[in-house]
Amino acid sequence: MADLVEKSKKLSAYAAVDDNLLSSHRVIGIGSGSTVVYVAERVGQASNKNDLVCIPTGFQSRQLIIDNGLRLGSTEEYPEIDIAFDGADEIDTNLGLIKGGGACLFQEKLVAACSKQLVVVADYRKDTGVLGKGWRKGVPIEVVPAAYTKVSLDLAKLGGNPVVRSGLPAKAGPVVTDNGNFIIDCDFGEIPPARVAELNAKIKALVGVVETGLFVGLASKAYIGNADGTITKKTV
Ligand SMILES: O=C[C@H](O)[C@H](O)[C@H](O)COP(=O)(O)O
Repeated sequence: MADLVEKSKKLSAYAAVDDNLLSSHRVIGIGSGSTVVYVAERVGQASNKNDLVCIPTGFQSRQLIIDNGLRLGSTEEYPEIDIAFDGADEIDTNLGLIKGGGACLFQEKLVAACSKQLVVVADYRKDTGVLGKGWRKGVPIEVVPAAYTKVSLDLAKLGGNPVVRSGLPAKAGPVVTDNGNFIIDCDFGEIPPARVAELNAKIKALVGVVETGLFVGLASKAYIGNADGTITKKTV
């Protein structure tokens, strides 16, 4: 099972890069997570790798770029990105996403918002069609530390079940993001694809919320690696 999942991650990542990385591209967003490891590996094998500048979505992503011999850039220097590749925790029928399982959602959304296109890479477990169906840990929400109690109360009023993400066993106390903030995982049950934008807007409007792990209208394509070795390609 673990081997099948790993193979499908690599399959999706390699296919996404092979199909979408063009010789005209110069600025590439490299996302976070275990699937994107294979994206960075494949971009590092590209014949035009020395022409590329890669923009990371966090500390892990930055290391992937360096380890694969790619040139590192930032959104401050390159606010216009040709294409970004990133993973997802769950994907719905509109290519709405839950992201942030690894606490990297803010910089991921920043890079996605700077990019002309966002290509999602994922194994078959993520493609459930409805957010909150397979990913039962809740929607990751990055909050300013001083506001976590207030935002938790607000989220409960919105019908969610908020839990501040613990750093245990590696760290006593909450997880601290690459931006020095906390993560609240908030379970809203299944979120119908047509309701994702509305819920995202309500969470985003709460004072103390930096960003949500609901990605709406950002992904243009998804590459799903299947257990049988095939790839499902989705577009909106
Ligand atoms: O914060 C983490 C990111 O949103 C990841 O892209 C997401 O959790 C998917 O990661 P993986 O490819 O390891 O399932």
